[in-house]
Amino acid sequence: MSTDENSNELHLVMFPFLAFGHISPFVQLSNKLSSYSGIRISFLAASANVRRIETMLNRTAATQIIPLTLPHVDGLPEGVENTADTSPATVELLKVALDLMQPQIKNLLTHLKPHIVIFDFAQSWLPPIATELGIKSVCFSVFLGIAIAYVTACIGRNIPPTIEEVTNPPPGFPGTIGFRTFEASDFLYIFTSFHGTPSVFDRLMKCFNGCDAILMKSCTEMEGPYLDYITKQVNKPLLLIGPVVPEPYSGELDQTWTNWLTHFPARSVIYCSFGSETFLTDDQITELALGLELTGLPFFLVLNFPANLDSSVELKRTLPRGFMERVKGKGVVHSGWVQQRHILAHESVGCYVCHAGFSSVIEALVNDCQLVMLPLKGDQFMNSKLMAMDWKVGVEVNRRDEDGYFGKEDVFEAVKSVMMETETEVAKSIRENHKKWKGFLQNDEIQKKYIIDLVKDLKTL
Ligand SMILES: O=c1ccn([C@@H]2O[C@H](COP(=O)(O)OP(=O)(O)O[C@H]3O[C@H](CO)[C@@H](O)[C@H](O)[C@H]3O)[C@@H](O)[C@H]2O)c(=O)[nH]1
Repeated sequence: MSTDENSNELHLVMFPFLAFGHISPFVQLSNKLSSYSGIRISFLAASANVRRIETMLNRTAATQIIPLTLPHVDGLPEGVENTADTSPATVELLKVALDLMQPQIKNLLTHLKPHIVIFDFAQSWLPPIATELGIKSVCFSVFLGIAIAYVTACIGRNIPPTIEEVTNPPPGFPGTIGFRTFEASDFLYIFTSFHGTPSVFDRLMKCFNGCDAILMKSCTEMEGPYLDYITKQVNKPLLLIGPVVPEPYSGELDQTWTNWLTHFPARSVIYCSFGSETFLTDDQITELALGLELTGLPFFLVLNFPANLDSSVELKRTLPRGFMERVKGKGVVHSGWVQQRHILAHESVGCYVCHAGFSSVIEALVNDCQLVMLPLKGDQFMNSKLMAMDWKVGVEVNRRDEDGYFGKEDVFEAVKSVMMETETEVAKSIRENHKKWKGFLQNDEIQKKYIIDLVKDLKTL
């Protein structure tokens, strides 16, 4: 591909799926790329998501957000345009709406005439449109390579794997990481079709087959063997952005939380949260809350609920009886958005109990808090394995194989192993490994080199 002869400018269209867990990495990618001169970014966003994206995207003269109109779909409430605003009953309808956007996107691309469109897993219909218009297409994975590697291990199958097949690592898969029964049954979601639309697996395969290159938010240092495995499975160039670390939030942590956290000694508070779109069951909330109480440590627990539920009612309903009175002065429970990066950076915070969302684990590693993982769905299981078993930078809460049940003691034991038994060999090596990865993730030179190479790769696609 050649860029404009006169300007030598590279015009990229960004087109993420309708979820902030996807939009955020696309914004990070845009911000990294737009810091280089000669890159023009047109960021496509459903109208309802534009305002929030405006607060995240670095605006330059060469960056624009283009609002999209989400087509009407029966059952999907007006104005609901991302997964966080849907309910579990309607979330899959977003893919129906997305599929109906094909004429709108074709029209836009025809007018924008970008060199490359960088798109997400759900838009499997995009590569043929791009090819027809003479535009290159790059499928960007917001997931770690280890998670994509496990998906590509299913290439060539005519029927979905059984739970037994998923629990054993496929032949040639790096390491010995396999799924437990409850994780395998969650993994089978990717083979399920909803409302007659293609499954996640079918979409991803079409994206990979049709695109000109696959772009991973990863690098060889982080997970070389898994990236090599993907390259063997899919016959496409694999581009890498390197270790993308979310930029620090601007501004200060809200005074209420600063005042509360400052009450406690350095590195003593457990911050516990599950990202933007992961919800716990009633039993999980009970055991988690009791487990945190059992540690005796101060804690800041964030619990969110699907958008169709009233969170204050849900908190009252799900927290154990008498819990808030017992933990008064030592524990807080909050529902809603918090300034996570500020909280993780606060000196009183010593432990992060989380769902192992990709950005969240990276944010934990660039700070000094210990990582305790309680993955609940999708790629979180693989992220957690990479952190606990490959990088050995944290621990996972022990679970029952068949259904993933964990009790309060399991939460307590996991926290104890990194927060109280700090002199064991395991705890010491976790701290050492954490330090090593923190250094790597904060190394600007490595990051810059990956971005420079990526720009070169995009220009020669
Ligand atoms: O109250 C909150 C909640 C989240 N965040 C930020 O939002 C991002 C969350 O990212 P991540 O941890 O990756 O979680 P989710 O958005 O919850 O994750 C979805 O998307 C990820 C890929 O991007 C996947 O790894 C997860 O499985 C999937 O649930 C992070 O930057 C957080 O700092 C906040 O600042 N405040």
